[in-house]
Amino acid sequence: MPIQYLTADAVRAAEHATGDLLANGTLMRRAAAGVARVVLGELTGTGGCYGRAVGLVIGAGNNGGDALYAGAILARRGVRCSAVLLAPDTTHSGGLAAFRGAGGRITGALPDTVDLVIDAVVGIGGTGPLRPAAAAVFAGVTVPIVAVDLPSGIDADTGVVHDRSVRAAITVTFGAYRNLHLLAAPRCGRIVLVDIGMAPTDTPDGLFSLTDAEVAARWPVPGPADDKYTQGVVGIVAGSQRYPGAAILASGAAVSATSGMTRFVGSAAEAVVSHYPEVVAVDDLADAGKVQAWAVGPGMGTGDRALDILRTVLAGDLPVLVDADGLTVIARDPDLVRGRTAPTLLTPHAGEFARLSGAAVGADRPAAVRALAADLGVTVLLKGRITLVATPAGRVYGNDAGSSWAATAGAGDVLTGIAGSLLAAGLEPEIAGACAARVHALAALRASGGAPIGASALLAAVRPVIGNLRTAHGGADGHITTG
Ligand SMILES: NC(=O)C1=CN([C@@H]2O[C@H](COP(=O)(O)OP(=O)(O)OC[C@H]3O[C@@H](n4cnc5c(N)ncnc54)[C@H](O)[C@@H]3O)[C@@H](O)[C@H]2O)[C@@H](O)CC1
Ligand SMILES: Nc1ncnc2c1ncn2[C@@H]1O[C@H](COP(=O)(O)OP(=O)(O)O)[C@@H](O)[C@H]1O
Ligand SMILES: [K+]
Repeated sequence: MPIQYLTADAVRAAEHATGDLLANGTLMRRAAAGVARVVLGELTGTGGCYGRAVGLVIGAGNNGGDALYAGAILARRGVRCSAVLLAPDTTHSGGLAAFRGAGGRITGALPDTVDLVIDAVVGIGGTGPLRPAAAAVFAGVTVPIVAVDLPSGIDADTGVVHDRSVRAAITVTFGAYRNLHLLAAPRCGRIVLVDIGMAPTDTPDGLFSLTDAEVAARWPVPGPADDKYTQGVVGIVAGSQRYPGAAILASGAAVSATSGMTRFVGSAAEAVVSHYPEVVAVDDLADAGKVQAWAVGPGMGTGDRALDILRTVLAGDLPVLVDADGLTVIARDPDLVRGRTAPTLLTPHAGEFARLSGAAVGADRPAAVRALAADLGVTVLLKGRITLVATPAGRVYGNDAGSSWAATAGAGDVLTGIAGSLLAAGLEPEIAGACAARVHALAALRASGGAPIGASALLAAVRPVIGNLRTAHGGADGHITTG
C-alpha cells in the first residue's frame, strides 16, 4: 500500500470518527505517550534520562496539550521539565494541571542548559509563521528540537515553510502522516508515526508516496518467456548534433532502467551509438521501427522539426512522455496533448511548468500540479527536491529525493530515460513517474556519497540502485543449475 498523507481537515475527520476516543481525551493521552516515548529514547541514547533537562514551548491549542501531558510523563521519569507558555490564558488546562502535578515548572524563557526542546507551539491548527514571541524563544536554541505533530510555522496542507518556522530533528505525529511530512520533509527530520487508534479513510484524490518495496515490486524484469521485443521497446527522441549530451544521457538511462531494447531518433544518433552500442539509432522518425512508448524532448530544439515529431508521436495511440524542449513546444499549442487518451506524462521543472500553465507554481505545489493535470487531461510530473506526479483525477504521488545532489544539469534527461522505459514496459504514467523519481533520487544519493556529482555519475548509479532495491525487497535474481 502506498503511504497516504492527509490534509488537516482529513485528520480532523478521522479523529472525529473515533467518537469517544477523541471526546474522552484518549487520543491525546496516546499522542502524549508517543511523544514522551520518543523523547525518552533520545535522552537514553545520549546519556540517560534522570536529571536531564527538557524545555517545552507551548502554544494555545491541543498541540500544547499533547506536549504538557508528555512533559508530565517525562517529569515522573526524573527529567527536569520547564515549559514556556506562549498563551498562558488559553493553555490546555488538563495538560497544564498534569504537568504541574508531576513537578513540571513554568518559566518565562527556556533555561540555558536544556538537552532537548519540544516544539508544541501549533499543530494542524496553525496558520502562518511563528509569531515573534515564539520565534524569540527558539532563536538561541542549538539542541535538538522534537516537534509535536509538525514543526511550527510550516503549513500542514501545502508544506510551505514560513519565514520563522521550526527546524526539527524529530517530528512525532499521530495516526496518519500529514501532507507537510512529505512536502516539507527536509524540515521535519526523522518522522515518527505513533498509532493512536485512528484509521484514516482512503481518499483516491489524495497525496501518496510509494514505499521502496512497492517500487521494487513494480520494477519490470524479464521473465522466462521474454525476448528483447516483449518487454516494451522505448523510443527516445532527444538531443541534436550540436547538443548530443541530452541524447546520450536519456538513451543511457533507458538502457540502464529496463532490459529489452532502446531505440533512438535524432541527429545525435552516431554519438549515442558510440556511447551505447546496444541502442538502435536512426536520424529520422520515419525510420525508427516499432516502439511501445516514446520519450520526447530533451535538447531536441523547439523549431518546426520538433513540432512535426511531437505532432506525429502525439497523434498516435502509444504512451508518450514529453520533457524539456518538447514541453516548450506544447506550451505554445496545448491542444497537442489536451485530452489525449493514451497514457501521457509531462515532466516539467518549475520554469517549464510556468510556461505550460501560464502561472508560476506558487506556494501550493500539489494544487498547482493537480490543476495542470486536470486542465490538460494528462499526467504531470513536477520536478524538484519533492517531485510530485498528478493524474487528471487528482491523485498525487510525491517523492522526497532525500538530498539535493540531483540538482545538476542533465539530471532531467536521465529521469526522462528511466520514466520513458517504464512507460514502455506498461506502467501507468503516475507509477512510472513515481518509480523513476525514486530510483533517480537514490542514484543521486549513491553517486554523491557527500560530494558533488554530474548527471553522468547519477546515470552510472541507476543500475546498482535498481539491483539493491530489488535485492533488499525480495527480487529473485535467478540461478543456474549445473551438472
Ligand atoms: N483533538 C484531539 O483530541 C487531538 C489533537 N491532537 C493535537 O492537537 C493538534 C491540533 O490542535 P488544535 O486544533 O487545538 O490546534 P493547534 O494546537 O495546532 O493550534 C491552534 C491554536 O494556535 C493558535 N495559532 C494558530 N497559528 C498560530 C501561530 N502562527 N502562532 C501562534 N499561535 C497560533 C490558534 O489561535 C489556536 O489557538 C494536533 O496538531 C495534535 O497535536 C492530538 O492530541 C490527537 C488528538
Ligand atoms: N533541489 C533538488 N533536490 C533534489 N532533486 C532535484 C532538485 N532540483 C532538481 N532536482 C531533480 O533533478 C532533475 C533536474 O531536471 P531538469 O531541471 O529537467 O534538468 P536538466 O534539464 O538539466 O536535465 C529532476 O529529476 C529534478 O527532480
Ligand atoms: K508543533
